[in-house]
Amino acid sequence: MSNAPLRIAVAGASGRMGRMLIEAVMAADDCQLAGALDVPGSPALGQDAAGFLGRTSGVHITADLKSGLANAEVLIDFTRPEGTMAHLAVCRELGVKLVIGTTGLSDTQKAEIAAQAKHIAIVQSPNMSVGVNVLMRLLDVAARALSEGYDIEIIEAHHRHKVDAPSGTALAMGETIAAALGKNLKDCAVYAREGVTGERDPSTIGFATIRGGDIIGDHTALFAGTGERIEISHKSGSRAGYAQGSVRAARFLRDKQSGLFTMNDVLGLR
Ligand SMILES: NC(=O)C1=CN([C@@H]2O[C@H](COP(=O)(O)OP(=O)(O)OC[C@H]3O[C@@H](n4cnc5c(N)ncnc54)[C@H](OP(=O)(O)O)[C@@H]3O)[C@@H](O)[C@H]2O)C=CC1
Ligand SMILES: O=C(O)C1=N[C@H](C(=O)O)C[C@H](O)C1
Repeated sequence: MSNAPLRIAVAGASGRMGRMLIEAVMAADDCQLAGALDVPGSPALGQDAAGFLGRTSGVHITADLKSGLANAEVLIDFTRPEGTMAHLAVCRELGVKLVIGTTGLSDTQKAEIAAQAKHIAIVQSPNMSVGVNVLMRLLDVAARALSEGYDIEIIEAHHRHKVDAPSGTALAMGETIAAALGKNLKDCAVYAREGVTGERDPSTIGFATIRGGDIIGDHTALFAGTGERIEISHKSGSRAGYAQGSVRAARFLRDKQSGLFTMNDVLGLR
């Protein structure tokens, strides 16, 4: 394998995650910032991508996807679904690999990502932190062991700026639990309750969403039985874990030509 630094571009360069990613890429000895994208009209366009760190990277933020990706081997994308889909098309055209952290993707958009992964290598995960991906394994064990007599609820809390709900991680937790129970989440999820709801249907998986302040990301799966309850939680105290996981995912893609991978593949949790 080449010793040359891995050339990474970052989409959503002035966003909360975009900045964390630029800092992580700049701090990694084996990586080089090779591009920085943002939306047309963004006040960040034309600025040095590392300017917010008081540093100079020589990479200027651009809305021109082709020139922004021309020098990149991997794009790390934490933006919005419509942005991710636009980036995906250009990555396919240029043969750039992709790490996708964006949440709120529709089934159609996920299918398109899977289709493009036949041509370029992609890691996609709603949560790039090591801890959350280990938590998914714990949920699988818990759901199998507590399949009778326990009501399952997933509670998530995020900052006031988050635009999608439930979080991608909460949905993935629900999918993991549903699969462990031999169910499809689409058939058993309850996303809201209001008014006279009737008694809880024991076959359902409930979701509760909290939005407020600067909460980075808290997730809990509650298994509520009679006389006891089990809570399996993960709380993020910083976005650094998501950025480190994303850089790890970019390194993982280095020798991959195509395929759709998850953080389980990156972390060797399969
Ligand atoms: N997988 C994971 O581990 C994690 C996933 N996320 C997900 O990452 C995404 C981004 O989160 P966060 O950084 O907090 O959000 P921000 O709103 O802070 O950043 C989003 C960035 O993307 C840009 N953007 C918005 N729309 C488009 C578009 N259509 N095309 C291209 N770029 C666009 C924004 O530009 P502008 O500000 O000018 O609109 C901004 O620079 C969310 O989906 C979030 O859920 C977040 C953390 C961890
Ligand atoms: O928007 C966020 O901030 C986060 N989004 C991801 C999600 O939707 O699961 C991951 C993390 O919880 C932070």
